Amino acid sequence: MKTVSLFDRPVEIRDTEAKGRGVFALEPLPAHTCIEVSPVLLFEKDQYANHGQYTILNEYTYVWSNGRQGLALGLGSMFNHDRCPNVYWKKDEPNRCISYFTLREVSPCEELCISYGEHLWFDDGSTSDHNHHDPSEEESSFLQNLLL
Ligand SMILES: C[S@@+](CC[C@H](N)C(=O)[O-])C[C@H]1O[C@@H](n2cnc3c(N)ncnc32)[C@H](O)[C@@H]1O
Repeated sequence: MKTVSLFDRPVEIRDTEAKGRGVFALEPLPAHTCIEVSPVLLFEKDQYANHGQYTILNEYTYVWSNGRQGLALGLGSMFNHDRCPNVYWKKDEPNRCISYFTLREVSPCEELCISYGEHLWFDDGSTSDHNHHDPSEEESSFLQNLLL
């Protein structure tokens, strides 16, 4: 009988030089491929304010509703930041999960990165990466529609 690993997917986690671990493509991924659906562990507002924010969790959590913070389990916490991301994410609050999709076609060995936004708490080590590019018109309009 064939067994299918939970991690049997076209990406893997690798160490990087400047950013710790990251997620890398193992094969070409077309635009808008769903790479991951991460279940989210929620921290209540007070719990996070009193404890979580003073721990390593503060480098990993996503803002959730009602002042809560969510930790993406699985691959979701392994995506590094890039100012020109090739991955976008969508929260599904009712189902307590976050889905991650490629923004454009991704080549094998390319690192899969999301954007953490403007306010970074680390020196951005992504500037020398090869996957920097200006977003195409298609990517820009796709992102624009997501934000509407
Ligand atoms: C959500 S974690 C990403 C996974 C992390 N690299 C690991 O090994 O656990 C966020 C942390 O990764 C590192 N990181 C992410 N993007 C980076 C970047 N562009 N430059 C440098 N460090 C980065 C920072 O230490 C940040 O606090």
